[in-house]
Amino acid sequence: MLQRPRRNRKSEVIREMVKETYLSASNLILPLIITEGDNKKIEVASMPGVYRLSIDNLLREVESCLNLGLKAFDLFPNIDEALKDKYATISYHEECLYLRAIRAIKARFPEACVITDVAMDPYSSDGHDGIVENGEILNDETLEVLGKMALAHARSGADIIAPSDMMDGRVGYIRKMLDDNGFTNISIMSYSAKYASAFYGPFRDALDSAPKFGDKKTYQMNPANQREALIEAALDEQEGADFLMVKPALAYLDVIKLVNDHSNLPVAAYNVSGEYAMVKAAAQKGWLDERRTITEILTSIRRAGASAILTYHAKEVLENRWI
Ligand SMILES: NCC(=O)CCC(=O)O
Ligand SMILES: [Mg+2]
Repeated sequence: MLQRPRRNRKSEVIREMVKETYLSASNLILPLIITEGDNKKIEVASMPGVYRLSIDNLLREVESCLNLGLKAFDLFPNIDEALKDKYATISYHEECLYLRAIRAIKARFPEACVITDVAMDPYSSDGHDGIVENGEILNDETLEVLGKMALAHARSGADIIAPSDMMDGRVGYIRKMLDDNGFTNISIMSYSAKYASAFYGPFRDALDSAPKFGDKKTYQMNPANQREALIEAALDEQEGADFLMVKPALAYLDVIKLVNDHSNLPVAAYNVSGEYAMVKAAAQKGWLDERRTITEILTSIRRAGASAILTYHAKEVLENRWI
C-alpha cells in the first residue's frame, strides 16, 4: 500500500496538523429568551440550562458571555398573552419588552452584536408568522408589519436584523425600509431555508408561541425539499440579504452545504431547540457523552459550510472550555 491514511492519524500532533474544520467563539451566536419582570430566571422545562430572563438578568448573562469571548446574541421574547393581537401591534410599540431589551444591551455593552428576530409569531394572537384571514396567512399585508418591526429594531440599536417568518419578498421589503430610513449599515441575516420542522417544539414552549390553529406548512419549507432551498437563497441574495440561514441544522447538513456551494454569502445555521433537547435528555440519562456529542455536532455544522452557528450550547462550550 502506497497510501495509508492512518499515518496522518498516528499522533495528536499530526491529527491537529491535518485538521480541516475549526470551531471558535467567533462562529457562535447565542439565542436568548427575554421575559417581563425583575430578577426573573425561569428554566425552560424541555431545554435544561436555557432560561427566560428578565432584562436585568439578560444584562448579567450578556456580560458573562462577553467575558468568555462570546459576542453575538439573538434575542427572542416571551410576550404576555394579553398583549398579543392579530397584527402583532405591540412588536413595534416604543415600550415593547423586546425593544427595551435591545436598547438596554446596546447602552451597556455597545460592543455586543445584537441580532434581532423579525417575525409576528411571538406577538400574534394567532401564533402565526403572518396576518391571518379566513384561516389563510396573508403574505403582502404581513410585509408591512415586518417592515415596521425591523425599523423599530434598527431604531433601538440592532446590529443585524434576522427575519424568520418565511414570507416571500420580505428581505427586499425590509432592506428598502431600512435604507429609506438611513439604516443602510444594518445587516440582514435571512432565514432563507426554514423548514416546517418538529424540532422547534421546545422553543415554542419557551415562548408560548405555538400556532393557535393549523401548522406552518404554507410558509415554512417541506423537509423533503432541497432544490427549493436554492430558490429561496437566490431570492434573498437578490433582495439584499447579507447572510443566508438554514434552519434546523443537524437534519439539514446537506442543505447547508448546498446553499454554501451556490452562494458567496456567508451561511448561518440554526442548531434549534429540539436538537438541543435531544442531546440534553440523552446526556442526563448517561446515554451520550455530552462534551463529545456537542462538539461533534457543532463541528459537523461548520464542516457542512456554516460560518455562523446559532446554538443554545454557545455559552456552555466556552465555559467548560470544550472548544
Ligand atoms: N425563529 C426562531 C425559532 O423559531 C427558534 C426555533 C428553535 O430553536 O427551535
Ligand atoms: Mg423566502
